[in-house]
Amino acid sequence: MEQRLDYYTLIGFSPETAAPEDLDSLTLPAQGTALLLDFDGTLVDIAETPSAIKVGARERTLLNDLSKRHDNAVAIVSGRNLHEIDHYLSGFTGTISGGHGAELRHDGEHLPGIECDFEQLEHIKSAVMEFAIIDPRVIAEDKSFGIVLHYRQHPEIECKVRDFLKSLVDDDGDFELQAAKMAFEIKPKSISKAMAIERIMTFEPFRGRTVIYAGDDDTDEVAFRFVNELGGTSIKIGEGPTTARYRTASPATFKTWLRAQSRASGREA
Ligand SMILES: O=P(O)(O)OC[C@H]1O[C@H](O[C@H]2O[C@H](CO)[C@@H](O)[C@H](O)[C@H]2O)[C@H](O)[C@@H](O)[C@@H]1O
Repeated sequence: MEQRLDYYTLIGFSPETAAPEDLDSLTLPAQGTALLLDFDGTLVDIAETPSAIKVGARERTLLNDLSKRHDNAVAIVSGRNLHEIDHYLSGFTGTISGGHGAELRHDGEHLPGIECDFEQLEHIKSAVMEFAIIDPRVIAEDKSFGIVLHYRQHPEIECKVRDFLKSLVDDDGDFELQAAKMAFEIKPKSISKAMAIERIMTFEPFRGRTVIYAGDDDTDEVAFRFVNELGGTSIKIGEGPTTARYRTASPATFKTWLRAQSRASGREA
């Protein structure tokens, strides 16, 4: 029991948090709302490797239709590099935050990335790349503002990967360890998806709207808490403890719900 509470505390879940309601009970108004969406595990299914995801024309069409429905107040908030999201969602011209808030494209313009200790980051990256050569059971993902080790193919090495990455960051430095789905990442402490949302919501046409945020991972919990505090709507995709107010089973059920909202309002998505 104590171990469960420790885990919940770690991801920011409090036992007093109400269980999320079924997403099908929620109606999404187009007027006055901004739709901010995570990518992996929310818009697309989780795949065996980062590059094995399937993104089709249907996802791109859905996003463009949603943008029309919400008067362009639609954004992607991803842990991936911005240029990757841009590649997978080519044709989507809306706002994209990449690298957990480190990068931002808005109104067709790439805004300057965050400041961090790039020298230290390069040291960390070299050590991580060396680890991935010595132990090829992991997949290293080099990011503009961090680095990930994926262990999906070998779950048995989770502790080894975590302990190694943990040894590269310290309490006083600029970087920290973040757990994701079958992966650990080193990222700047100064960024989070909550920060990304806060920044996006200062821009037109997002400003003044009620934020709706959907995500699937522990890295989205900080965003759910922030959105809840703002009085917005948080949606968890998939299983697991969460502070989100609503839940749906999978990216497929989430996209079905999004399309149904558009049909109900007469604006197809
Ligand atoms: O914030 P997101 O858009 O959800 O991105 C989170 C991470 O997604 C990717 O990793 C995850 O998805 C992979 C493909 O489905 C999967 O193989 C991996 O196990 C997951 O952790 C991406 O590679 C990361 O950079 C993102 O931070």
